[in-house]
Amino acid sequence: MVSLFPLTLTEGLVRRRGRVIMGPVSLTVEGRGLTVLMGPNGAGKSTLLKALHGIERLSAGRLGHGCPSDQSHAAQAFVFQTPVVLRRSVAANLAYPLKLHGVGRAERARLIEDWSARIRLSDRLDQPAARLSGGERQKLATARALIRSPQLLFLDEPTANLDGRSTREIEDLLRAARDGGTRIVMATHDFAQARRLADDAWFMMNGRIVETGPSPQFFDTPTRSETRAFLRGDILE
Ligand SMILES: Nc1ncnc2c1ncn2[C@@H]1O[C@H](COP(=O)(O)OP(=O)(O)OP(=O)(O)O)[C@@H](O)[C@H]1O
Repeated sequence: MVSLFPLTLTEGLVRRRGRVIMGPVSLTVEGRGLTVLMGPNGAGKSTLLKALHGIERLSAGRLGHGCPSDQSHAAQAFVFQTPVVLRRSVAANLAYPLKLHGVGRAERARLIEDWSARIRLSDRLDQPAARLSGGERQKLATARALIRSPQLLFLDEPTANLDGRSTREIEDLLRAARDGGTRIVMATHDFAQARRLADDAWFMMNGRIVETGPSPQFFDTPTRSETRAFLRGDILE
């Protein structure tokens, strides 16, 4: 499969209702690793993730990939903060992206067995996904996004409101995916999680990227006063 990297956002800007809610932002995503996107509420993190994924209309600027856009779309996935589960069984949820991309029946069955075991839902495959708990749904949504081994995965607050065990399970899935070669960009408000997972971090405020850096330097010795204040827990106006 061709590579969708580098993914480049050039002077990307999103304006809604006459207000700039993101940008201008220019950045390049390539290679491997897990990037954590941090910043106060309303900073524009979700908007940036969606812009990078190509589902947020840019008011100005340009999004580019290393391959044609139909292929770049098929090579990436997005897990929303409130996971979307289909009103079907757990198995059908896992099968959905595989069917969509023409994966054959035998391979589908193998992948569903493997991934349902990894998220500890093997014995619930025939149950309606809508009946799962919040943590189980989030795990299902994450597995459904990863089941095709995407080149790039975006996640928006993947463990908000989950308990310690579910959080750990999702973090394990993400680490394994990252180690397997999936490039990950995720927004989180959880500082401890950011430190546990990040290879590098981006800090965003008022729609702009203020600082980027590798972990752990980003967390231990950020260069910008706004980043330091945010990581200290100060309220940023
Ligand atoms: N469709 C829209 N129309 C108008 N304003 C919008 C729209 N979508 C988002 N916004 C505003 O843009 C700003 C950035 O929103 P966004 O959801 O990207 O921030 P965020 O950093 O992800 O926030 P949070 O941490 O609270 O999830 C917010 O002030 C939000 O109210």
